[in-house]
Amino acid sequence: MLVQLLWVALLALVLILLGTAPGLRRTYHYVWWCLLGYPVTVVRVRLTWRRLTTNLGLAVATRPGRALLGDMVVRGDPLRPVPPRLGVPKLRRGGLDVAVRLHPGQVPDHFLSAVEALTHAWRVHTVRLFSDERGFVTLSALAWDPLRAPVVPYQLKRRVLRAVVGLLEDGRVWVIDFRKAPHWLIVGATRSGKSTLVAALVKELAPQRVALFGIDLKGGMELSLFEDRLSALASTRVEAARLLAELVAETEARMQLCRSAGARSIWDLPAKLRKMPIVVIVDEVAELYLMATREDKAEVGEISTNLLRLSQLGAALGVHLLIAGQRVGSDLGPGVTALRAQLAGRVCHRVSDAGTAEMALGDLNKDALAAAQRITLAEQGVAITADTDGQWLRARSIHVTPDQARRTARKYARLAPAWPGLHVDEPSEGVYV
Ligand SMILES: Nc1ncnc2c1ncn2[C@@H]1O[C@H](COP(=O)(O)OP(=O)(O)OP(=O)(O)O)[C@@H](O)[C@H]1O
Repeated sequence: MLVQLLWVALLALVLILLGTAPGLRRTYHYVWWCLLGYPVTVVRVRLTWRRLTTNLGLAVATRPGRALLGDMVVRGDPLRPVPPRLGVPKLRRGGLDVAVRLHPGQVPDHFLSAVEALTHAWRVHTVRLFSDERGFVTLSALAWDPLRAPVVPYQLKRRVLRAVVGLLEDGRVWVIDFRKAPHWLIVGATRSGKSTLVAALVKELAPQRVALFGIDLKGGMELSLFEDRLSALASTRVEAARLLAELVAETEARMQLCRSAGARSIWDLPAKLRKMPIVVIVDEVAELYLMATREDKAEVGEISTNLLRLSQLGAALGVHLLIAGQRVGSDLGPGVTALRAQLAGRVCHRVSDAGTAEMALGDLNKDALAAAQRITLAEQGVAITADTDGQWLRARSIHVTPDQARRTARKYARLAPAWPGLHVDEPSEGVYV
């Protein structure tokens, strides 16, 4: 009787799951994946493995292709080739990872051409191949496109100057980490998603013990949203020139301090001398380089030199640049090209001119450049992100509305240090690690 009841309960559970599956999949896709998608895909992976690997030529015969029949040598294909050994598929956020042991003579490249077939057979969005251990490959499947509507998992551990701004196409979080790449270039045509990305970044940096500065020559229209959290906002070229000169002076003072304390960076300074990291956000950088009159030329020259100095000296001294623009071509002058070389982190949204994409990615990776040029009008917020180690990926920022950004900036306004004088005593609140 008890066994029958258990069977009925199990059947009811399965029916409920199947009944609610379409709704779950639409609204709570991570829950759907854990409860239904993952187990069903595991069964599919197991059931199709032998046939797939045989059809794709990845299963190999353990018996020789020749045998002796009486006094004759007979050649042929052995009947049951052995598929490469499949490990236990491990659940991951929105996908699964499974390790495969290679047969002797096989290399990861043999599996590369099979990835497309695996994607179809397992009915997943993508399958990627990694090989971290000799003799093994890992097949990593993603159930759906993580860039469709990025939801960033809750982060327990936060680090200063590190901002989770979206998701990467392989399902990992997209991090803009100024400690890893000290300066960033973000380009994109109008309505491509630049401001949304900057808003996502400021939302993450706002609770941290970081001084934020803004330079926005479009009358401060974009960055004034975060004005409560900014230590200073320059909205004209004269203000920008003054602010940059002051920041260069601050950087030089830090350099002096590090030298006298025998430290190689502000992070090596003793806590009582520690200086607060600075992030300078420049929106629409082309405006800084435009020249109409002779006087402009001197001002542009000074701005260009100071930006370059900050980019060259700032990394170890906790002064970081985030340069954003619609059009950032070499036609803006040699200062821009020299500055670009110092901006290790790159983000390229959809762009309307080839020169800007070339400026953002051309010197890093030609495939990344081609991928950026394929981003369509409908893919707002999608970008190619790359750094100088040549790695690049498609990514999409979290959709942070101007209102959300304004509210966050207001909430953490008390963390905006007065300028000048960014010395930090003991941090009392905010992330400062
Ligand atoms: N990550 C995203 N997810 C969903 N929608 C997005 C995303 N990023 C941007 N969008 C949409 O695209 C619109 C334009 O984005 P945004 O204002 O960031 O573009 P922009 O490149 O800064 O444009 P402009 O240079 O004209 O200011 C936003 O209003 C939003 O609706």
